[in-house]
Parts: sequence; structure tokens; C-alpha cells
Amino acid sequence: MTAAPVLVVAAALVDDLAAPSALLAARRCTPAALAGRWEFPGGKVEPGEPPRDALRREIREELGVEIRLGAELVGPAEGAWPLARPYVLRLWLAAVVGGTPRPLVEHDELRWLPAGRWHDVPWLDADLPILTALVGAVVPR
Ligand SMILES: Nc1nc2c([nH]c(=O)n2[C@H]2C[C@H](O)[C@@H](COP(=O)(O)OP(=O)(O)OP(=O)(O)O)O2)c(=O)[nH]1
Repeated sequence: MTAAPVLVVAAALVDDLAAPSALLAARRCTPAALAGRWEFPGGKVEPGEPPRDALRREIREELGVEIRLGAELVGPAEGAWPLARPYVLRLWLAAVVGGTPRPLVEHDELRWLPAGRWHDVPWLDADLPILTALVGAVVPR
């Protein structure tokens, strides 16, 4: 039997929602199997919690900032992006509206990747197709 999907929500934090240039990547320090790989900050949705509320909560907990959500990057699996089972990811563009992001939990480094350099860190494997779709969706060519 296949386990039910577990929804993870994450933010593609950009410097400017109207004209994204820099993207914030977060380096995981836990668990050991994922340590050193980079990801979109976010986390699991709690039972009964609206996904957008979960995302604002996770970003507050992980980075200590308030965000404004932009468009969702809709994935191929009922709107979500497949991760390692049982996880699936929904991703929204977002901008910081209060505070300065800091790696408070789960991450040991944050980096603003400039335009054209969004692939320059070792992302989690499952994030690579998502990142490619994101580049195609938001970066002017
Ligand atoms: N946040 C996040 N998780 C991702 C990404 N890509 C990816 O494969 N994952 C995986 C890593 C984890 O195995 C899984 C769940 O994410 P998480 O560990 O951030 O969830 P969480 O903050 O709620 O974790 P916890 O408090 O329960 O420990 O999703 C991504 O870009 N962002």
C-alpha cells in the first residue's frame, strides 16, 4: 500500500515579486542525510491548516520574517511537485515584508542567488526540476 502524500509548502523568496532577480536559497543542517543541500524554505502543513497560512508560519519559524505571497508555481501532480515519497511540495513566489531572513532552525546558511546563478548551489535532488520550471516562469530571457 502507498502512504498518503504529505504536503510540504515552500517559498521561492525573491527580491521583487514584480521583477524577480535574486532568489533566497537555504542550506539544510538537518537531518544528516540532507545536510549541506539547499532548498526552498518551508515545511509540512499541519492537519486542518490552510497551506498559505502554513507557509507564512513556517517562514516565520525558520527565517524570522513576514512574507507576502505571490503566484504559485503549479506542479504536474494535481498542482504539486513530487518529492521523495511520501512528500509533495507546493511552491509560491514570495517577498519579505518584515525583518531580515536569518537561519534560525533547520538551516545553517542563507544565500541570495543573483539572476543567472540560481543553479549555483547543490539543491536537493527533488528541487532541481522545480528550480528549472521556476527559472522558465519568472526570469526574463
Ligand atoms: N522545506 C522543504 N523541504 C523539502 C524541499 N525539497 C525536498 O525534497 N524537501 C523535503 C525535505 C524533507 O524530507 C521534507 C519535509 O520538509 P521539512 O523537513 O522542511 O518539514 P518541516 O520543517 O515541517 O520539518 P519538521 O519540523 O517536521 O522536522 O521535504 C524544499 O525545497 N523545501
